[in-house]
Amino acid sequence: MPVDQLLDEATRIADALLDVQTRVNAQIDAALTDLLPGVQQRLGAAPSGDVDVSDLGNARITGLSVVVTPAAVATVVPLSAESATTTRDARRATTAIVGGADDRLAVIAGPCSIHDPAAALEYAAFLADMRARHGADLEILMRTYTEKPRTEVDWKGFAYDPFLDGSSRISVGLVATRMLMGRITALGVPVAAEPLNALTPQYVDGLVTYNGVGARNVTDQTARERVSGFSSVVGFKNSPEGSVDVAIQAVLTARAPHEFLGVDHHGVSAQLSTTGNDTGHVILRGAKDGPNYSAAHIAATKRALAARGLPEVVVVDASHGNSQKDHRRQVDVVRDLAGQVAGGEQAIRGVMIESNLVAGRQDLDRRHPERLEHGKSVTDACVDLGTTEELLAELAEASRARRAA
Ligand SMILES: O=C[C@H](O)[C@H](O)COP(=O)(O)O
Ligand SMILES: C=C(OP(=O)(O)O)C(=O)O
Repeated sequence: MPVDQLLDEATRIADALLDVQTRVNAQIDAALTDLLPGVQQRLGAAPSGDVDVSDLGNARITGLSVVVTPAAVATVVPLSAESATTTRDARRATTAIVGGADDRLAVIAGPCSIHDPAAALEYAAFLADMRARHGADLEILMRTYTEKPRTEVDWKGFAYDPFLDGSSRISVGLVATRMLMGRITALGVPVAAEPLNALTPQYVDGLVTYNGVGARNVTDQTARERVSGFSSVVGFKNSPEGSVDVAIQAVLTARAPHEFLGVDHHGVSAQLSTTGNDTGHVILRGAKDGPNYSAAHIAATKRALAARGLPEVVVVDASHGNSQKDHRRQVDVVRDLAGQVAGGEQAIRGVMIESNLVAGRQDLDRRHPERLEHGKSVTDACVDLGTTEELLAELAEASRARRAA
């Protein structure tokens, strides 16, 4: 596989920024070496270095290397006017859909994971057409997931291992992710992502319209705190075991303001203070033991939300537990949801579909990433473009029917 042009450019940018950051870090070290002994003396603290503690720290760390900072990446890969307009408009529209002021349906469609920028851009061009066709009824966003939460040890996504070969050039992955999201939004297609790591969201500032906190992270206090300050719309999946309660608890937690520890855009430790995010809602993704998209499940979720004083709003993921990871079953799920929407169900505000250029999935052999089939998922199986086109048409029709009713 020839190295993708975008990855080539991302590598050049990352290398140049790493050089700058190495020099900045040396200056910080020098300043601290200069200033701290005086402080130590004033405070009467024992001089460091007297006791050998080298065996007590970093016992299992085999590498600690500099990475590019969000501020540096944003300077070299700035947001274009087109991208800013796409994100601004789509955040406004998706917020209005979740809040009930816009009667269209949000659809978050796209690959389970991004692994090939060229294929991702091909997919984005398809969605740009679909947005033009269905704009009156649907607000379509592209799943641009570059971080993957894994059940066990596996490839963790494009942001962490962009060359798919275990070289794990995280700085390149972060730059490439920002460049890719920039190109997708420049086509007029808004981006949806999963904010898996505490630091990654800052690298894509201004580019993400919708963040879905995944099933494996929904109980994580630090994830809930972070999204309480996100500028994007945020959803929380039910747990892999099927608990919707933990997603409701996450919505309540993220709606509140928080004080917590994070980093600023230079990567320096900072205390963050947030307003709380009132776009928070539950995403029903089914469970290992079965789906939770039926009318009965939606009704139960509405009751549970109302009992906690929350608006009756859900997004439904047609994949994962709801399809039992069989991509063909996404068709049945979407058809059922379209029926519920057409029948007047107001709580369903969005649908998530895992879709790619080619149907199904393939295993990634990191010794031979060049053997991958173009446009086919390397994580969960996806439906293809033709099926996606049909499903979007059915959802658009359902959205029209609900409006007419
Ligand atoms: O969405 C993708 C997967 O379901 C999720 O990342 C878990 O993947 P795994 O069980 O294949 O590790
Ligand atoms: C990992 C995902 O889903 P879930 O958290 O529902 O397993 C996903 O949507 O990519």
